[in-house]
Amino acid sequence: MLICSNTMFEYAKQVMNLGNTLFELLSEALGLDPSYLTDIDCNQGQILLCHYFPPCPQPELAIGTSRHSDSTFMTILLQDEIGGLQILHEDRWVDVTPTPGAFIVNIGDLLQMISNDAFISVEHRVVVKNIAPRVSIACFFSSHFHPASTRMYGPIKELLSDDNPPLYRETLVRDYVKHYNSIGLDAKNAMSDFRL
Ligand SMILES: O=C(O)CCC(=O)C(=O)O
Ligand SMILES: [Fe+2]
Repeated sequence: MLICSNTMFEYAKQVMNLGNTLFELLSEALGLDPSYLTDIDCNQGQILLCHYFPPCPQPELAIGTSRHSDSTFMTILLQDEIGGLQILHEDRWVDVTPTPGAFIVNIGDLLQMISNDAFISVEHRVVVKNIAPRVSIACFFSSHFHPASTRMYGPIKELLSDDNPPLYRETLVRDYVKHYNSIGLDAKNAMSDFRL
């Protein structure tokens, strides 16, 4: 148990390092200072969620994780070789084929909102398999477990112009996540209720 928890802490640390680098690159991609997204605390919350999907004798009758986009700023996901993750692309479900040693990085809803749709939060789901159990580890970057976080998030002012007006109203992370959780997975997209 202790060995496992040490491994998890080390994993969390390494994924945080990777997340910080990605936030720098994403800031630059938006034309902002490299430290912009970490300066506004997009990395100030890390949740590791380990998923276990048992093999399913009738996969066509079940779903592993229903259709959703993540409520986070960003998610770094590690899936094993069994596969099952799919993303919605042009109204079709596309398999994300496992690549050994590779992470999957999802833009989350909060990053879509603050980037004013420059980045899009991908919808995804997990289908079950009958061959073997599947394990995945999701690392969510979101500060909703920081009850003291009073920062309001809305489209980044530096990105806005007459041609690019704000598409979302400002929100606290915890208010967005509360709304997201209240409507549940497989429902309409929670972001639409924050659109101006
Ligand atoms: O298990 C996976 O591959 C994805 C899980 C997921 O979408 C999530 O935890 O938000
Ligand atoms: Fe997800």
